[in-house]
Amino acid sequence: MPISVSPVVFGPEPLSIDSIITLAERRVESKLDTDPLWRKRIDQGAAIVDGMLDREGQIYGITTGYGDSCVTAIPLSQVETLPRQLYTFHGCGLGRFLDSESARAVLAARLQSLCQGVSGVRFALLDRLHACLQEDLLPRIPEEGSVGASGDLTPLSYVAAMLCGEREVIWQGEVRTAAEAHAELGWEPLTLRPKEALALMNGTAVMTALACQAFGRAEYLLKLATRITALNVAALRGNPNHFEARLFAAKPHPGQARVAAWLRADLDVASLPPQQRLQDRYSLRCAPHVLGVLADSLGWLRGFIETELNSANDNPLIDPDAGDVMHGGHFYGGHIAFAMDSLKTLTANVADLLDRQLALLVDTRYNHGLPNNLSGAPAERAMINHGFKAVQIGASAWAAEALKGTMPASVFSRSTECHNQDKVSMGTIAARDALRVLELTEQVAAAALLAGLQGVHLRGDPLPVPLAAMVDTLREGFAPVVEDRALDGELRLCLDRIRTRYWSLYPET
Ligand SMILES: N[C@@H](Cc1ccc(O)cc1)C(=O)O
Repeated sequence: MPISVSPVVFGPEPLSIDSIITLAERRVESKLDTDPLWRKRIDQGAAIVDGMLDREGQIYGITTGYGDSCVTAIPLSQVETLPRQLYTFHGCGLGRFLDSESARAVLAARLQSLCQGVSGVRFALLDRLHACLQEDLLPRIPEEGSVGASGDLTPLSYVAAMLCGEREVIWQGEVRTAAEAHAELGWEPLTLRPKEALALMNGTAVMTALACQAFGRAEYLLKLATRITALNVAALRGNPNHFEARLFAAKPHPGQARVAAWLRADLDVASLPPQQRLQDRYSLRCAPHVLGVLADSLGWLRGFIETELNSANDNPLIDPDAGDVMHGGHFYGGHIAFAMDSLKTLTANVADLLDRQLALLVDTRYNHGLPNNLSGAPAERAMINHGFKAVQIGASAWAAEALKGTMPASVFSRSTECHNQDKVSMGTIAARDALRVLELTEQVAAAALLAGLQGVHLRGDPLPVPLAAMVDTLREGFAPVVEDRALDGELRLCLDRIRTRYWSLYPET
C-alpha cells in the first residue's frame, strides 16, 4: 500500500474516513493545524471552564458527580481530583484488546472530536494526544464494556489513563506500563483538568474508529466480490448479457448500475464463448442487485460515519464564544449503531452470494462441464482427489457464521446506570460485529477467489483482458490444484492480500 504524501491535519476542517484508515495503518504523517486563532479558541474553552470554577458555577461532571450522581455536589476542594476518579472507576473493561491499528484509529477519532473546540480542554491535551499518535504510543484498550451512549466511557478510560501515565500501553511493539513509556520518552504524564477526563471519555470515538475501519474494508470487499463474480461467470460460461447497460438504465440504482458496469468491463461480451443457459442462476444473474445494495449504501454510510467523526460528541459542551455551558446527549452513538448494524447485513449478503457461486462451481450438476469439486487431477487419480470440496464446506461455515452475526445490536438497549442511561445505542457492539462479519466474509471471498481461479484454469477459455491480468497476478502464490493439497496457507496469503488491498480494482471510479 502506498505512503500518502500530504499529512492529515487535525483541526477545525473535517477529516475523511480514509484519513483515519491511512493513519491507523501508519501510511501517512499527521500534524495539528497551526492556525493561531483556532489554537487560541481551544484554550478559550478551557479558560471558560476554569473561570466558571472560580465563580463557583454549577457544571455537570465538574462540580457534580457523574451520570445519575449529577445531583451530588462536589466541593471545590475536591474538583481537581474528580477526573482521576472517573477514569479509575471505569477501568473495568474486559474481552480482547483492540489491535494497534484500531487503537491508533481511536486516538485519531477522539482527537478530531476534541478539535471541534467545544469540549473545554486545553490545547496541551490535544498536543499530547497527537504526540502519542506520532510516537505510536498506544493505549491497551479492552474491547468490551461500552453500551455506546455515554459514548465509550469504559474503553476510552484507557486513553485517559495512558495520558496520565497509568495502565498498560503498546509501545515499540511490546506491552509495557504507561509509566515506563513516559519515562523513556522523557514526558511528564498529564494531570487532567476538571473537564478533561469527561471530554476524553464521554464520546463515541471507539465505535467511530471501528466504523471507519469497517467502512474501508467493505468498500474494497465490494470491488473484490464484483471481480470474483466476473471470474465465476467466466469459469461457469455464464451469460454476460445479464449485465447489459440497457437493463440497468431501466432500474437505475446508481451503485447497482456501477457494479453492472464493472462486470461488463470485466466480461467483454465479444470475446467470450457462447453461454450455457439463457438465464443463469440468481447468484450470477442478480449479482449486481445483491452487491448493488452495498454499493448504494456506501454513500449514506460514509455520511453517517464522517459526520460523527467530525463532531463534538461529549457532554457538556462549552461554547467558547458565548462563554456558557450546554448540557446535552451527543455521546449517543445511534447513527454509528444503525450504520454498523446495516453494514453487517449488507456484508453477510456478500458472503452468502459468493458461497452460492462457489456451490455452483464445485457441483457437476451446475458447473457446465468442470470436474467434480474443481479437482485438476488426471483421470487415473480423479477418484481419490477431492479438490475444493473442503474449501467449499469451509466457505459455507464462514458464510453461516457471518449471517448469524447480523443480529442487530442497536435493538438491545438496556436501561443502565440507575436508569440515567435508560436508552443506549450499543453502537460499539454493532461496530465490533461488523468487523467480525467482514472478517468472515473476506474468508469466503478468499475461498471463492481461489476457486474461481481454479475454475477459469480448468475451463481453459481465453479470458477478457481485465480478468487475464487479475489471473496473472494470482499465478504467483496460487498454483492450480492438480493433486490434493492443504490450502490453508494459500487461503491465509489470499486473506492477507485482501486486507492490504493488494489488487488495484476498478481504480478509475
Ligand atoms: N455520559 C454521562 C456522564 C457519565 C459519566 C460516567 C458515568 O459512569 C456515567 C455517566 C452524561 O454526560 O450525562
